[in-house]
Amino acid sequence: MSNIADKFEELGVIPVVVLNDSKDALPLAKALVEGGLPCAEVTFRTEAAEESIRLMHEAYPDMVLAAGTVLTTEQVDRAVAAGASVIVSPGFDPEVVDYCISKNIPVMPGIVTPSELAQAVKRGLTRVKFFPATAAGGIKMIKAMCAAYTTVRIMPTGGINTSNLEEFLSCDKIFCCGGSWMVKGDMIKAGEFDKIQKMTEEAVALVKEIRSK
Ligand SMILES: O=C[C@H](O)COP(=O)(O)O
Ligand SMILES: CC(=O)C(=O)O
Repeated sequence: MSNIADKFEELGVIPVVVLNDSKDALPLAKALVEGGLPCAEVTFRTEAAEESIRLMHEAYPDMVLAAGTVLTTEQVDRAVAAGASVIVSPGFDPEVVDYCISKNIPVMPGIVTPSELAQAVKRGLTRVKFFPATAAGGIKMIKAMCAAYTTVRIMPTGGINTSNLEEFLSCDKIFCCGGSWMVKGDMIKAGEFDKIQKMTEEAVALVKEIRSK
């Protein structure tokens, strides 16, 4: 897990993707890799997720691929077989988390309350997602919760974009942020992969600027 968490921290931003058609997987991966973010959270919100992860992993084996919106243990198995190296979920499902732990599969479950965070800490997890980040209290909530749970670091996701990235990334409790602003569905649908690459480059530059302060 620490390799993946370190890589996510180095990159700062993890694009959260919904792919409706696996034909978009390779142009998307190319745009992300060439834009400077060799990573993605491909959400199991669509049937295309598994095949998309497989195609991306085969073409770009160094890309760090998370499977997102993983809601069942069966999806865990499919995601890992396709090439995902970490399992992410919007909420804390003990069955999915315990399954991943029992199989030594890195997992970053979503939490939003101290009670859920306590469940993660009890299982020895040191990295969790905070979702939906801005709707659930944003940076104030993260700081307040992490004051009590000092062993975990957070990947906020939901409502993050270029206008509020700095307030999240400036907090040392946060190791990276998830966001979809550079991989929006309308751009993917329109085949605007140049635009995606440009927005990815801008995200990378913004992370660098924030971290240089
Ligand atoms: O459900 C949404 C994804 O987790 C990412 O959130 P976002 O579109 O607000 O960046
Ligand atoms: C939002 C999120 O974390 C997920 O769908 O996995």
